Amino acid sequence: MNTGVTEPAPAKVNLYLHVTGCRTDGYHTLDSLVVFAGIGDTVQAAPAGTLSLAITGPEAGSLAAEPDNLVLRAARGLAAAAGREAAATLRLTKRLPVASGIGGGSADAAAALRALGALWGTRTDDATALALGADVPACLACQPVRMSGIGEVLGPVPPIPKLGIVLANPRLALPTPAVFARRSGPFSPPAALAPRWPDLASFVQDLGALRNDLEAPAMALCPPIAEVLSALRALPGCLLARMSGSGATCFGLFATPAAAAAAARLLPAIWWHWGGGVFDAPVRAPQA
Ligand SMILES: C[C@@](CO)(OP(=O)(O)O)[C@H](O)COP(=O)(O)OP(=O)(O)OC[C@H]1O[C@@H](n2ccc(N)nc2=O)[C@H](O)[C@@H]1O
Ligand SMILES: Nc1ncnc2c1ncn2[C@@H]1O[C@H](COP(=O)(O)OP(=O)(O)O)[C@@H](O)[C@H]1O
Repeated sequence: MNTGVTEPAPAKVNLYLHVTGCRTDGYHTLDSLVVFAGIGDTVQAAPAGTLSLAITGPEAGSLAAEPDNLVLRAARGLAAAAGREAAATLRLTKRLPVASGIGGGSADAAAALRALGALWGTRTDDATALALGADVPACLACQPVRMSGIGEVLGPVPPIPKLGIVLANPRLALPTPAVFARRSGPFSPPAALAPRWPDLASFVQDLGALRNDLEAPAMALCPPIAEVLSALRALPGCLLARMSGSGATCFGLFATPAAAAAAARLLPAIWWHWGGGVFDAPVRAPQA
């Protein structure tokens, strides 16, 4: 019996995010260093005669298995590109808060593309991935990347020193379009990154000179982000704290995954939070 294919959908973290311009279609060009955390959703795909989606997990209540769920959109997009029927039983285990700047929906879509690619023997082309969201190409790669364009240009990054990450969200959903719409002022140049980081201190120093250009507009829409950042900065061993993506999730960097896990336990229980290491498990190639 074919029990299907399971793929991880780890949280995306934008360690810095510069908004470098705006295209005529309203999409913004970005420069961002993206890594993935050791926490995420899971997508499972099994053979079936029709397309269906069931959602479970601690954050399942924030999402309905509606036709516009990114997992179903990914299945339909991949099937259309391959000229085949979109038929599979999909299961999504939702652990990441929805609309929170850590790309949960994009990671789910990417995991569905990888899982269904393996199940159906089809290949995800770049246009199919990007049509699902600007973050989907990076989530499909699922490894540290430097993101530019609107998210579709992925470049290599030097090895990232071992570190720990804490993620914290005040449990307030923040829609990405509203944050971009609120942004104003001059655009930023792309970051000048070191060709390599000999240790975590030099990495953190480089990041410290950069920023997330969406932090101010996000904070204007969601003032508790300032509280989350202060709480992260006050945690023992926190080396740097910043917002990820369009928020409201913020991250703190720590010397080790164990230090991050211990620090996360000190955050208010009413916030969604997690501490650990970067995602380092293998994922399937998006090509079957
Ligand atoms: C900001 C980022 C940074 O990684 O992350 P999140 O906050 O979503 O996690 C991403 O660029 C988000 O990617 P994603 O969430 O896939 O965005 P999309 O669905 O394609 O776009 C949602 C809306 O955000 C705005 N948008 C998005 C991406 C981009 N490069 N420029 C934009 O202006 C547009 O208004 C667009 O209509
Ligand atoms: N599987 C999914 N997981 C999360 N959000 C989804 C999913 N499918 C559709 N969405 C919708 O996509 C939007 C963005 O969600 P998400 O990717 O979690 O945001 P962000 O990229 O800011 O973390 C939300 O409004 C949500 O309703």
